[in-house]
Amino acid sequence: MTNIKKICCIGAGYVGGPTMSVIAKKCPDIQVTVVDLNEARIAAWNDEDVNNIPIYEPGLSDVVAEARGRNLFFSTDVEKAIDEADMVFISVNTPTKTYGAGKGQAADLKWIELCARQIAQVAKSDKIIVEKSTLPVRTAEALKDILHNTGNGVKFQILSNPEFLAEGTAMEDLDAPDRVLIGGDSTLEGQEAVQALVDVYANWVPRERILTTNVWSSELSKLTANAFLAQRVSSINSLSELCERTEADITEVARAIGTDSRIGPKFLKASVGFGGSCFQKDILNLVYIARSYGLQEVADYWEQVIIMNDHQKRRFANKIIQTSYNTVNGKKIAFLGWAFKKDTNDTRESAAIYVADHLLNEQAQVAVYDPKVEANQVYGDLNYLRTRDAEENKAGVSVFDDPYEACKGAHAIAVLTEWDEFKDYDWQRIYDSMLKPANVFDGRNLLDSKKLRAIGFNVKTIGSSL
Ligand SMILES: NC(=O)c1ccc[n+]([C@@H]2O[C@H](COP(=O)([O-])OP(=O)(O)OC[C@H]3O[C@@H](n4cnc5c(N)ncnc54)[C@H](O)[C@@H]3O)[C@@H](O)[C@H]2O)c1
Ligand SMILES: O=c1ccn([C@@H]2O[C@H](COP(=O)(O)OP(=O)(O)O[C@H]3O[C@H](CO)[C@@H](O)[C@H](O)[C@H]3O)[C@@H](O)[C@H]2O)c(=O)[nH]1
Repeated sequence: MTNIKKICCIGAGYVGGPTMSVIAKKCPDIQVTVVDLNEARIAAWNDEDVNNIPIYEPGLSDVVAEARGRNLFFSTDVEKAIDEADMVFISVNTPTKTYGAGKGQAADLKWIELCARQIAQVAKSDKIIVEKSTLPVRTAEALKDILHNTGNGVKFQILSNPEFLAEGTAMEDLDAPDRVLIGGDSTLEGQEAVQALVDVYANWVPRERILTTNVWSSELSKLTANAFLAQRVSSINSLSELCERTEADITEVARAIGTDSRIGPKFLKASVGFGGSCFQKDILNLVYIARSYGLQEVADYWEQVIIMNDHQKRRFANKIIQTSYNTVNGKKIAFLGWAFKKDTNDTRESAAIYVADHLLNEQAQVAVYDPKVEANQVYGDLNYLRTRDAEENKAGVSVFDDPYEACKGAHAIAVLTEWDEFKDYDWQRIYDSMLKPANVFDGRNLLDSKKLRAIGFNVKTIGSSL
């Protein structure tokens, strides 16, 4: 049986960094090296001041402080780490393709393939390769093809071990996962590899929570889990629009249906729309895979989750415009929040980006405050859309490090992220500093709207006609 002594993880991002930190913490006998091509990112992981690590995630810096230099290392020397490891996790990005066949839907696997080729080139001893990145079903077949054709006699076993952590709660999720999923081949060697990875997790995860399947089920379960979760958000958001027309209240409806044990209370929070690097990308990928097998109805079914989410973001922006007497031209609209959810500095696919883009098309002046997102990230996100040039984005958007300054002189405030601190602001002070009527568009149903209305605000929430 393989006893894992050294792990290498390729990709020091939102998944590689936290997952490997937790493995290092829980398995002090295993040496874990996280490698990345991005020198700045590795330098930040190695920063003496642990508060400067590149990812904000509650609890992460403590774990890094404990394990770094002991059995957790961050490096740009990819080849050395691969060469020395018994087990190599691939945790690189798999974004939606922006070119060629499958553009806008399929996952771009070029970084995965590069990893496989590099491993094939460097490895001198047998290794277990673990797919940690989210991948289309049957990707392991391509990896096998590359790895098994080196002709140098080195043997590889490929496992699928998708990650289910959610940002903002990554450390809790890793510490006590609902389940760990490991897919491997049914051959003897395949099952030995599965057991080796089970043994790593068994250092802290109860055995009954470690599920083993074949590789394809494991790969597809990851896309399926995200599709189901995102579908719940789109389902509740679709009904939020109906609530706004019928005097039903989406929070009450969610509570009423969530008490049915078959439905359950989680993931029923109506919002300005889901964001994050995973949901949209993974559903588009599922849609693409279904279409590539000729399963039109299956593809159309899941595509609707994305269509509804796009609608929800646009609808929120349109509500701001309509309430502002149908024009936001030259008006200051303050954004509280830019991250795609609270407790993370990640802004990928954040609803805020799309709402801002829509308002900028109407020539609004957008003023952004987010406790964890820097100005260059905000501009970078907007520039990436290529709706207008960087100069125009700069002219239309200002980024503040004080929320009261962001709101001063604004016609309206839009809450885009559910940061807890927004609830505790001095809302009377904000009201006094704004133009009247002072509108608040709460895209997260976060604030105490009764209190705000008593101050004099005009408050619009998601899924209520008030
Ligand atoms: N972000 C999440 O919450 C989350 C959760 C579960 C699964 N996933 C999946 O995990 C994967 C990684 O996501 P992420 O959010 O960590 O991405 P990320 O972009 O934050 O990190 C990926 C890192 O891989 C590095 N990289 C790319 N190619 C490389 C190569 N050939 N050699 C060395 N380094 C290389 C990049 O420089 C980058 O730093 C994706 O497939 C994603 O779908 C993400
Ligand atoms: O009731 C809800 C729940 C979530 N959201 C939004 O949905 C998005 C995604 O939230 P969440 O799923 O909590 O964060 P992610 O980090 O994107 O995590 C998802 O995507 C990861 C990457 O694949 C998976 O590992 C996780 O299991 C899966 O929850 C965010 O914009 C949330 O604000 C809502 O609007 N309403």
